[in-house]
Amino acid sequence: MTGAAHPDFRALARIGAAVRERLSADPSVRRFPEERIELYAVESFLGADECDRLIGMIDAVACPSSLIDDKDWPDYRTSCSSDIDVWDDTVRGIDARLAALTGLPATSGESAQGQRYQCGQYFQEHCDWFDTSAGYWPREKRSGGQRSWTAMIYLNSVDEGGTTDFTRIRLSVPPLAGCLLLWNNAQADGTPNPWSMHAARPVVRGVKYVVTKWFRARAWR
Ligand SMILES: O=C(O)CCC(=O)C(=O)O
Ligand SMILES: [Fe+2]
Repeated sequence: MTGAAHPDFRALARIGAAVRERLSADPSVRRFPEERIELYAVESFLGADECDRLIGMIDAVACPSSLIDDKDWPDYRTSCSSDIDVWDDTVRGIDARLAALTGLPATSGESAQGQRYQCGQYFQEHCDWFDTSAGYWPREKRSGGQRSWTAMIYLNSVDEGGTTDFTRIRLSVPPLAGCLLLWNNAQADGTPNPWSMHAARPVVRGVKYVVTKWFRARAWR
């Protein structure tokens, strides 16, 4: 294995080990019983007031989601998304709590992104790590490199549909208000984890709101 094939793999292996150790010592964190991906949940990570506030912020700024490569995939992600105000007190509080929970430096986190899925909206199967052979990679390489962990918080519970499905391991997670999902996009050796493939299934009844934050191997800028 070479660094050229898997940029940032040494850093990602180191980050993975540090976060794993920290999460395994934290009684508020539950690991899903699955060897192929490190996937964790923290219930009640956000309180109802914080969720309501974030939902209001997303409604105020939501616009159709962009994909990094959206020209070729017009129907890949039909939700509405937005970078939410990074200076907002609630958002800063979440950033600080995520850093304290995971030990990941706040500087490695991309700006939190809010997403709203209305009835019928979805995000098809994908992995959050970057394809380092894609045209966008040189830009992402400069701006913090490969993604390490994903933190995603459900802001509401959905009447029907809207599950986050890890398709290759056949694990389906229903939205639960205030619950944080955390997963490592890399394997223990720091290479991308193909088992991290996931999709947001269509909302059947209700509306779904989430906040997602992706962390990088290096400082994000
Ligand atoms: O909304 C979800 O359940 C998944 C969202 C997601 O995969 C992403 O934003 O990368
Ligand atoms: Fe994703």
